[in-house]
Amino acid sequence: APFAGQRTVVDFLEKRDTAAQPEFNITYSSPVNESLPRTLIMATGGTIAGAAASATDSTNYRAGSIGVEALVDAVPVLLNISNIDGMQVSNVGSGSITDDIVIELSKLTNLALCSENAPYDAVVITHGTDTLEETAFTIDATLTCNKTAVVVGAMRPATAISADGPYNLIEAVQTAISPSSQGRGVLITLNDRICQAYYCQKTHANYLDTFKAPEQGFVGGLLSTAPFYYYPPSQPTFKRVYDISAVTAFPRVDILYSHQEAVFDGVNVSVANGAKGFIGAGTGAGGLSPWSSDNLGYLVEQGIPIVSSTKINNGASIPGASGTGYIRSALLNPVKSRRLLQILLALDKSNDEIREAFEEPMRSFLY
Ligand SMILES: NC(=O)C[C@H](N)C(=O)O
Repeated sequence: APFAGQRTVVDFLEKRDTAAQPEFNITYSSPVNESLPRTLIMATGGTIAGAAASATDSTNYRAGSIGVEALVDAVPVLLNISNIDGMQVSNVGSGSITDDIVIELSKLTNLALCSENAPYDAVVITHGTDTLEETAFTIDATLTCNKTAVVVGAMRPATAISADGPYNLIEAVQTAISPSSQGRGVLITLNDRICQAYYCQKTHANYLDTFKAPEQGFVGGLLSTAPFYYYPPSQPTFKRVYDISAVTAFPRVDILYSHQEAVFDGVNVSVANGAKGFIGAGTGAGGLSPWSSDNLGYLVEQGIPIVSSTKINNGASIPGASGTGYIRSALLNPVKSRRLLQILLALDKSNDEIREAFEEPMRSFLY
């Protein structure tokens, strides 16, 4: 039964045979307990692995200071609920997460969960919160089976009084291994709430209750670390899944933040430096300023896809509403639109296919 006593740190030293899984660079392995599920924790850094000089400091700290072993060591009770393998994929603040890291996380998650003889039942990724929704969205859009990956972070560094990381980590593992989580896509758990990666976003720069899907809501919650769901499993209506197992890099896509008199002549530098598409963080329902059309119109004519989303981060840039040639993002906010456009470009989709991928799921409801 969960929490029926804790193993000691000495147990941690008894390593599992990981030679059978060369793709996974496991640096931490709990003793094998055949009766428990197998969870792979991939640590990338962030505040959950952050350290400050003082126990009350939650603003001035170094993200990505402690390793995956220390993260698990902080919650030895984890070993009562799952076998745990730990892998350090990176140890950085999430503003420094690269396309390469995200692609690696997607591939490893698929290998861990969806391959033949998949070695794991569940995946948990620890991540800085600032760009967590970008990584979670990308894995959600590329995970090819129904098993569960959870992305988790923290708002207080590991050194803080009432650090939220250890509790968030138990809740993430509990959520990832729960059969009731399957078939819901990639999940984000923080602060006792469960949210689907497709809709979930960071909504506050500082406070603990930051991850929300303000319009679509939470799909579940956690009580005493046990996950429960409000509804049976379902997937976001507009979500599609892409196989990126053959993709080795994402093309550059930049985001343009619109406002009064926004001109965007910097796009020329972006294109010269290799940008293959743009996302508009538009005003309201996806509007890009009229002053922008000189600079963006000719890019559209050259076949460079421009997807208009909304800087409001909620609501739709509505398919079919545009006479400008811009593709509409439907419900995807700018950073998620950026990841989807990168995936589609990496898969060599045509502009018609890109428009269809963004617009058609919602258009089919509207017209
Ligand atoms: N709460 C956090 O994790 C914020 C941190 N700056 C990061 O994203 O890495």
